[in-house]
Amino acid sequence: MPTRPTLQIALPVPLPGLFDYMYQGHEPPEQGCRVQVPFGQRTLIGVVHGHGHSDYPKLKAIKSVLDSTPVIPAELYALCERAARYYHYPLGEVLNDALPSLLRQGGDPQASQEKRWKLTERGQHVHDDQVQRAPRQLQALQVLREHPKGLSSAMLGALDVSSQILAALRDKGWAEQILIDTPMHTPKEVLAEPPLPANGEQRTAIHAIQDATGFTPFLLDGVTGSGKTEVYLQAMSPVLAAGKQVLVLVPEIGLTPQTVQRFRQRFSVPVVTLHSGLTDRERLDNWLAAGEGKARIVLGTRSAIFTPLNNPGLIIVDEAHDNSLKQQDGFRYHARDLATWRAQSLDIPVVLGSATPSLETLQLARDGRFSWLKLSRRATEQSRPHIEIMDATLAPPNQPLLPTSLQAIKQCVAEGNQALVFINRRGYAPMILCQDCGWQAECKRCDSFLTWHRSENSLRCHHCDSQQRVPARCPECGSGAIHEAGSGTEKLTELLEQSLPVPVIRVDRDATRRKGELDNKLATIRKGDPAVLVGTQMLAKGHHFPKLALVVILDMDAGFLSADFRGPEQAAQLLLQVAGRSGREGKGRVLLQTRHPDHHLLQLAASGDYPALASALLEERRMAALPPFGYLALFRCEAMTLGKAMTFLQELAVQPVAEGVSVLGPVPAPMEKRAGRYRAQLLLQSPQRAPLHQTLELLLGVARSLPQARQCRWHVDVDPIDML
Ligand SMILES: Nc1ncnc2c1ncn2[C@@H]1O[C@H](COP(=O)(O)OP(=O)(O)OP(=O)(O)O)[C@@H](O)[C@H]1O
Ligand SMILES: [Zn+2]
Repeated sequence: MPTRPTLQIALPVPLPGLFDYMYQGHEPPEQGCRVQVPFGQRTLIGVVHGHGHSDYPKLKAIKSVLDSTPVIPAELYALCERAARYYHYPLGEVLNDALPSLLRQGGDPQASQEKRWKLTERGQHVHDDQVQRAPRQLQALQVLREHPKGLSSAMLGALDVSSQILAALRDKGWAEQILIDTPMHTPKEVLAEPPLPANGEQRTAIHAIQDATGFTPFLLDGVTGSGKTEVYLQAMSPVLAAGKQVLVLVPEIGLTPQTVQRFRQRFSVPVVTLHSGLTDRERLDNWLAAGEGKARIVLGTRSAIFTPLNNPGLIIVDEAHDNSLKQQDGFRYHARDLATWRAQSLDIPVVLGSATPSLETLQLARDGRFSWLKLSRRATEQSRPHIEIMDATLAPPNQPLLPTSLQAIKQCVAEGNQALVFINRRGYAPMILCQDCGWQAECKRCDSFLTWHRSENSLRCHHCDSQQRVPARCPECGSGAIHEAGSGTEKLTELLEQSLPVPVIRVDRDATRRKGELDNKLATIRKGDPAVLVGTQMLAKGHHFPKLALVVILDMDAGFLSADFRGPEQAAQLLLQVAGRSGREGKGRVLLQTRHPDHHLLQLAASGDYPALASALLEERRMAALPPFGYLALFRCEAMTLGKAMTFLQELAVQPVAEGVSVLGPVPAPMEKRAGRYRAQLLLQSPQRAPLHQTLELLLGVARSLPQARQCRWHVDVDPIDML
């Protein structure tokens, strides 16, 4: 059998490895080009990985080649390969995730072009008296004459020129539609407004970043309100002036119009955004603009790390501690880590900015592997308000707010300011129970209680989204004495509306579901009229509300007491982020209501001394060989019975492992049942990365071949950030 030329294709299927197909054309397509191939009964779109030869007689042939040049350029391809290896996820799926969905579906890598109406050569010579009897055509001709470069249908519509009239002009050969390349020119002067005069610490940070050559990772460790954004902006300036691009990653909630505005306002270069709110078409256009180098600032959430860049000069990750940078399903990558890898292979600087850096990043800075830039003071005149601890056990029964808190809110708004009440729980009340028999409304599909959403008159599970009606009587004993316990954003809003003369603005997922609703609310808040804001963590991060003078924080205890080793770190980060909203342009206060006022870590966090808290937590992590002093990977498995999930993981737990790797479990997951399935997990822990990854490779091979695998869903999470 003679050997024939083949292509190795990475396909979006949950199987490791590449797939060989026959290829008979002249020039084989390059790595990173898309092809269509038969796969079982289906036709799939895959990405070319490489070329080869095979004498295997049954190879199928490539159906078609979709690209003449790679849609995934070499540098981005290498990033995907590294990520696939590290996260033990199929390369074909990683590449598929990296592509905008229109390209995944086989669309052309062509930016959309604007269509404009214009007069033809003939149309330019038409005299008004030729159309005397058609006044609407005359008017259209006049409008088009005034705009020799052409007008879009939308603009013509606004000028009262209908599409029928335009069609009539076209039929006479007087007007035509032409395609225009979306203009994205690079101006000579990149600055559109002067920078703020930087303070000493800012200047040091800006110069350090500007002076860096080659791969240099920075931690920009700056307290809330210290002007990190100003540092990014000024550090970007020379990069843009040198004709290069800057990639900026922000958490989902950080990508508000104001953030985008700050970048657009400062620079005159084209800025594009990449996030889930875009249409597929917009996403593709922006992706392509970045790849062609037309877009000079690319501002996006997590997945924007997979944007092709033509001439990158700097990568910035804002709020780098934020959990939304880690994808929590499918391909579970951490965009912060990928940003560092990418900067390394591009040999450019990368800046991770945070007021509360993750312990992983902090340790890299302590070890000198990241340059540590510190901003210790607020950029405005104000000092950070300190956090006053209040004993919540003193609250009257069924009252979420202490009388002193309510008093402080009243005083705050009476002085013409705004107050924020932070509670990380949406809905009216987190529990419904029978006072006679103690029955509680639980989700039938999850190990969790149902939250009462009073505005919708329903009980909802926040884990599986299932809904039930509120029962009039206790389903157990028939008693009518059904009451709620605890409070959520809805109840607090109602309570505050009853006791205050100013508007109460609720910001949570439910109250901002409609498009534009969040932006509207944020705009209202920024206007600064006296108001009380009630919000979840949607209000905690990044926002700059000039008139916010008081923050009251309810119910942060769970995080500090959590059994998850990341619990206290995450609780402290959230606490300091929320507290950081207060008093940004005037005097500010922060009240923390807690049922554990003596808790050591909580006190440390409240003192505002994040470095001290981090040191304490890092010491605990070191003792337990937990990240950053050890590495973790978690196998999660879910099945129709707990037994099946446990058996599957048990098969893995008995396999031989590389030296130094400990296998813990399997154990039922902290939330054992979720959405009707039972869940178990197996933890691998190792002081070194290499043996952990060797072991993972081996266990994955075993897992894929186990017959039990068909009865469960399982995956591996490398560097998991939550243990639920
Ligand atoms: N050098 C400066 N002089 C005057 N004002 C400044 C300066 N730098 C920043 N500011 C202002 O300080 C405020 C806070 O800055 P910024 O939002 O960048 O802080 P941040 O560190 O990103 O805060 P957070 O971590 O809370 O998001 C902004 O209104 C900004 O315009
Ligand atoms: Zn549920």
